[in-house]
Amino acid sequence: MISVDALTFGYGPRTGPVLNDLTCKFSEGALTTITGPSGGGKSTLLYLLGLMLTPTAGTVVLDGVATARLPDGERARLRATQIGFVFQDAVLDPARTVLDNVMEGALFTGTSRRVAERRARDLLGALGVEHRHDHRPGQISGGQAQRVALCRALMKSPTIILADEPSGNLDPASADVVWDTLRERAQSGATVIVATHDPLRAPTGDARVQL
Ligand SMILES: Nc1ncnc2c1ncn2[C@@H]1O[C@H](COP(=O)(O)OP(=O)(O)OP(=O)(O)O)[C@@H](O)[C@H]1O
Repeated sequence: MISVDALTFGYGPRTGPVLNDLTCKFSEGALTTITGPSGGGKSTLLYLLGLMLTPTAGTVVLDGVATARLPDGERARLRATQIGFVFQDAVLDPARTVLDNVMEGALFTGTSRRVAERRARDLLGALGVEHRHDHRPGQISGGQAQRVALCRALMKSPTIILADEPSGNLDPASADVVWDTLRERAQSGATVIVATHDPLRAPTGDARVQL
């Protein structure tokens, strides 16, 4: 469970707060969408939930732990072990192949190459991009890069999945695969939070936070 209590955040003194006194909850085993206008703070809220930003006021509470006062090292540990983040523009390492991009985190934390590669190929296959495994990010489409970024985030079986417009560049069939994958993770117990503009995706009975 993640809860947000009286959360306020601004990027600096010259601009007003992007989020102002926001209180909401994100349940385990559920997919919650964050909707709202462009510039309304959806990505900013995901960065706060992902412990990449610190609130100006209020708190993000992860499983009962108020995160703002945790030491940086502990916040980094939580990010590395529990949180899978899918950025809006994928953010893949341009020098590495698709397969290496997906495997990198697992290798870094000591998983054997054989195990990491099998898992990465399974994920790439499930998301329909396995045939691009030996290409560099510059050689694949934006929609393929989004799916590779989702595979990378899912490699560590995170308990919290934060996805920023994960189907923004995708055709309807590929978007369905991405949303089905995220829903399956929620059904398996993860806390899945997705920022989306897509009105067809948001009102499906999922929990929803409207900014
Ligand atoms: N690094 C930054 N420095 C200053 N202002 C920023 C920064 N990042 C975002 N903003 C501003 O914060 C506000 C919220 O941006 P954010 O990206 O969170 O909105 P969003 O709802 O995700 O938008 P979109 O739907 O267009 O992706 C916007 O006004 C944006 O210009």
